[in-house]
Amino acid sequence: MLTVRAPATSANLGSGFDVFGVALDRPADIVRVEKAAKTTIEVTGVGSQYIPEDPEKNTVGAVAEALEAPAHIEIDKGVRPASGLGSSAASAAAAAVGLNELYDRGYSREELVPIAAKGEAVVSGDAHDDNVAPSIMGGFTIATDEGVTKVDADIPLVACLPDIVVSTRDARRVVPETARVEQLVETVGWAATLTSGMHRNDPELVGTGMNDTVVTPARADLIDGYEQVKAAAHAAGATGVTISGAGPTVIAACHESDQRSVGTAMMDAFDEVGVQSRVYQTEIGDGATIY
Ligand SMILES: Nc1ncnc2c1ncn2[C@@H]1O[C@H](COP(=O)(O)OP(=O)(O)O)[C@@H](O)[C@H]1O
Ligand SMILES: N[C@@H](CCOP(=O)(O)O)C(=O)O
Repeated sequence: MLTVRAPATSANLGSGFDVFGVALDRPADIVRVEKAAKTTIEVTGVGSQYIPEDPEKNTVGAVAEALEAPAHIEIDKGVRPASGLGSSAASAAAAAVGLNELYDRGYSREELVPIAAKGEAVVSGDAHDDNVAPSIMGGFTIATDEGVTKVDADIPLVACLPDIVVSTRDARRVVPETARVEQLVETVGWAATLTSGMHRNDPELVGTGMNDTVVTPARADLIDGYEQVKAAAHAAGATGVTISGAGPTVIAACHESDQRSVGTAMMDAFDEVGVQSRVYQTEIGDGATIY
């Protein structure tokens, strides 16, 4: 039996819809894999009652099939499903890394990204790579059809997870089909600023780049209190605030000295609109680790 820890991730970061992602230092899924004649799945941990154990419906089942690596797979969920923290991706990433090792398939971490993304297609309808890439490779990742570019960045982050469920599949339905050319121009500017900030470990530049006028405004209505939480985080010192992945988690970048006050402000703002939440004071972390 082999054990893998794969971290939660925050995708998009505003300007990088379906492209940017970061591995978070915490929370994480722990996945154990053991060779078997056919794939079976057992799920425990946070939100496990909402996660199917049928290999056709669980992200790890699609990964086992793609790697032709049948196994008994035990998933201990640390990342709540439908959180915007790459919950389905964390399990898929762990399974891809674990089964590749168990069956000695010889794929590189980068080659495992599209394989793990097959799991994402099962739950959200699209094989988007932006969560599985950082969960497998760590750091800040830029995932495109040409492959994955990784930057080992060090930026303090605060992720505030409200007690609301937003499924990625539903949140993808509200994404506008078109954007104006001015929006394209501003998005390129913000994405370039954010990438530059990651290279320089600069929370101000990263925060400035966490901006978007296309996808995020269309999704904000799915999160009660989003605008209030964003304003409160900025007032407490956040350098940038946006929806994490498809939501409902709201993610903020900040200086380390402001992490605690930003977290408290976000939780209080959710509380004021009657929504309970929890805060992860975290940072950009490593990718999946085999024990
Ligand atoms: N291994 C898994 N871990 C988490 N969710 C899973 C898994 N396999 C299937 N799912 C399903 O995926 C959905 C959650 O995925 P998604 O909406 O993308 O949330 P998140 O934003 O947290 O990744 C739920 O319907 C859940 O039942
Ligand atoms: N780019 C995707 C990311 C979904 O992330 P998740 O953590 O909510 O699964 C999207 O925005 O739809």
